Amino acid sequence: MKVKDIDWTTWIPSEKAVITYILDGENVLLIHKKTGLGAGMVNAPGGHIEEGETAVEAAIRETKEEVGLDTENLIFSGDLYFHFLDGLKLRGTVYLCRDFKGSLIETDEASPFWCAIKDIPWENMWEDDRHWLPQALKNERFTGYFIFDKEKMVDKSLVFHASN
Ligand SMILES: Nc1nc2c([nH]c(=O)n2[C@H]2C[C@H](O)[C@@H](COP(=O)(O)OP(=O)(O)OP(=O)(O)O)O2)c(=O)[nH]1
Repeated sequence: MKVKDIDWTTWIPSEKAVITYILDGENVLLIHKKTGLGAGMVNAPGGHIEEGETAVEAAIRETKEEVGLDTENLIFSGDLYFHFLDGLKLRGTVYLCRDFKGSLIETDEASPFWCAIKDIPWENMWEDDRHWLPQALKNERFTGYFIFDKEKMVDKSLVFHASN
């Protein structure tokens, strides 16, 4: 199956998630994810949007829960649409944040670490990330469509939008 085989105008996500990349100079906060989808991989703080919550509220809550930091002034970065062959339809909203307070903690869900942007461990991350995260970290906005077979990306389509 290819991205172009799906009518994305009528595609409705079965799950909605958020991911936040916290930036401090040339470093980005990543996590070793311990539980859930993508356990064992490197990602950024995030998780599901709960009933009655906005995406930004979910992003702030998940970052606090997973790594203990309080985030403010989240910047919308892009939308990710993941169609998994087993039936999962996941929409991810990506944020950047340069405004945070508090101390990093390790939790049951995540072990956080600061990573130089030039040293991001792509081989331990979701396969699509290398195709949009470098641009996202340079403030380019994007929309991405992906087909996944379990953890294997089988097709992708990405559009980058003019940044401000
Ligand atoms: N960077 C990146 N993140 C992804 C990809 N696919 C994918 O599900 N994610 C994110 C979205 C979510 O933040 C997280 C999956 O969330 P999850 O199902 O494990 O949920 P969770 O345990 O973190 O959160 P929750 O159930 O407590 O709400 O992984 C991907 O390809 N790239």
